[in-house]
Amino acid sequence: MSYDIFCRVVDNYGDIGVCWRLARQLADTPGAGPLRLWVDELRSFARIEPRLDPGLAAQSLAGVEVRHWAEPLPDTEPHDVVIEAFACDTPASFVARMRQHRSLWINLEYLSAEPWVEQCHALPSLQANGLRKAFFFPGFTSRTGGLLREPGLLEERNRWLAQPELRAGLLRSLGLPSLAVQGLLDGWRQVFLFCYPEAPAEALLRALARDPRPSVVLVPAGVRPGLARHAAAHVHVHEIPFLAQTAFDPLLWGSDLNCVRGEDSLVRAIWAGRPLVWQLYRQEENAHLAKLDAWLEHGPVPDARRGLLRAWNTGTEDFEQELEQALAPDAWRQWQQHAASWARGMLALPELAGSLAAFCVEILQTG
Ligand SMILES: Cc1cn([C@H]2C[C@H](O)[C@@H](COP(=O)(O)OP(=O)(O)O[C@H]3O[C@@H](C)[C@H](O)[C@@H](O)[C@H]3O)O2)c(=O)[nH]c1=O
Repeated sequence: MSYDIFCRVVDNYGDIGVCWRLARQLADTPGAGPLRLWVDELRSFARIEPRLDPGLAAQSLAGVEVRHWAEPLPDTEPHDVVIEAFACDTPASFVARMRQHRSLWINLEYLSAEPWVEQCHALPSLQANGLRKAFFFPGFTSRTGGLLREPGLLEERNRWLAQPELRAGLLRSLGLPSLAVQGLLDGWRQVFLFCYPEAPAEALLRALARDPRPSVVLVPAGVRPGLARHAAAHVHVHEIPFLAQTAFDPLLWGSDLNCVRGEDSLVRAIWAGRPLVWQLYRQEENAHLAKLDAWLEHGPVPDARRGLLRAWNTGTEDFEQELEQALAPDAWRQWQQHAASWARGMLALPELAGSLAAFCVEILQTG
């Protein structure tokens, strides 16, 4: 089964982040044929994939043919399955050719924990032009498409965690001063901070400053410029380089607290199995807060930490007090255990790339 994936970079790195991860994984699926990924903006893509040359119209990487999506598209024969990520509007000329090829058209949606997702997942979307089209939803229950997870990911994480020299090497490669590296290896708290500008990050630093355990906050370049000015005696803030997506996971595996955002970094933080604070992409009429509540219903954090997650997403100063309570030794241990066991539970979900491939095979075989 061969694939085309269309990805429009709307904002940030999540659209291409999800598509690039999915593309690599589908290309690795047993029985997969050629896979072509069309992306309209290659510069953001190059930020998470430094091997990519943003000046090229076509290139091959990790078993994927990457094409710059610039219209008009060259006359190209569509593949068996055409995945339109996040309703990005497949070009009309390509859709016309899909009819000749009888391609299956998949609308891959954003990740949400809201209950309606189960009802809409895998529904056909009737097309006047006769093409077969269906919705495919990632999600947090077995009646959705599940979450992306590479084969052997958790084993790889555990092997990495069992070799502290790998963590030391990573920390040094991020340009941290040796004092901070040594402190972290000796048990200081490592906090990864990947958030939107509205997050109450200064409140996070104030809460950390009141905790007796020193901490190091790692902030990817460009995410929170100037935050280091708010560092305190035993709260160190370091801007770190933006890493390749393929090198991103160990940053989360080695952190005690992962503050993540959007879609793809959330899923990576889930597989890290550590306490995580999720900031959702802001939507009109606070729709993102309803999404947060729906996610909290799945129990990713202890009940006592729900207020902390809400405060992070509403940008309120309550976050400081919420985090201070969470860092108290018993509460912290409880959160750590909860995070690890919730992540283990998530392993029972469908793996998104595999479930998508199986779904397509089923439709194509039944004609
Ligand atoms: C910090 C960092 C991130 N990344 C990757 C991980 C992810 O694939 C990607 C970040 O994507 P996200 O975590 O989803 O967060 P984001 O905020 O960048 O993307 C968002 O974009 C909006 C348009 C969507 O509506 C949101 O749902 C969300 O996807 O960047 C690296 O590869 N290296 C890094 O150093």
